[in-house]
Amino acid sequence: MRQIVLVRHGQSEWNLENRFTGWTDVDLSANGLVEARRAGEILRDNGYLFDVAYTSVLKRAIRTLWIILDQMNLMWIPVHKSWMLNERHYGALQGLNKAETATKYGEEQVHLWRRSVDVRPPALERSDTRYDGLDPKYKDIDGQVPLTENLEDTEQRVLNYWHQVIKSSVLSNQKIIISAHGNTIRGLVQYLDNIPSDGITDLNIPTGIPLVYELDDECKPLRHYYLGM
Ligand SMILES: O=C(O)[C@@H](CO)OP(=O)(O)O
Repeated sequence: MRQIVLVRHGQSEWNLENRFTGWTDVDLSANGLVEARRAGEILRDNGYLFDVAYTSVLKRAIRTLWIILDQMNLMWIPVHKSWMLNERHYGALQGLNKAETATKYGEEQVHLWRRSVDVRPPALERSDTRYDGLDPKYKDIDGQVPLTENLEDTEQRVLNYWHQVIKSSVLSNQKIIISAHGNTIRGLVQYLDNIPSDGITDLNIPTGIPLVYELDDECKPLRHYYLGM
């Protein structure tokens, strides 16, 4: 049986402040640090081991992974970081408070921006100080730095990374942990579980709780469960 563990990063400073985050590189909150440590302890105490780790280039996911691997005494394993596992890009909403945005534009519009599959938030201008194109993290993907994304866009790049990189590790029987983000994990879960678009709207991934997928020889899920929920 093949197995992968998905973890959404621990609570971030902007989760705590209820702000649209996307590609903004905020760190974990004090509570997020505790959540990450607890995730590592649960994995360690349940006898999990990993051969390789995958994460985004955003520090909330990277730090969560570091803390988990530290708890498990696995800091030595290879860690691959890719922008393709970054959170969904929230365009011009990044940095805004979610409740204030709902007061301004209405609950329904904000729900569409947050949870619909195909609606993109207003795009960032390239001249905006929040534009990521000049960040050295993204120097190799110049033309692909998004200005906004819907869930489908996010899912597309996550699945490209899954098919190009992660799947071959799964098929070679490596034990894998992926430390990522709410919407990238939603996209991967939608694909793995073959969930229709209208079924993904209400799926929320909790912070810092390991989600285990057991897969068959074709990487189709046999079952999944949270650890320590
Ligand atoms: O702000 C974000 O980047 C994400 C995750 O925190 O929020 P949401 O749950 O609204 O997609």
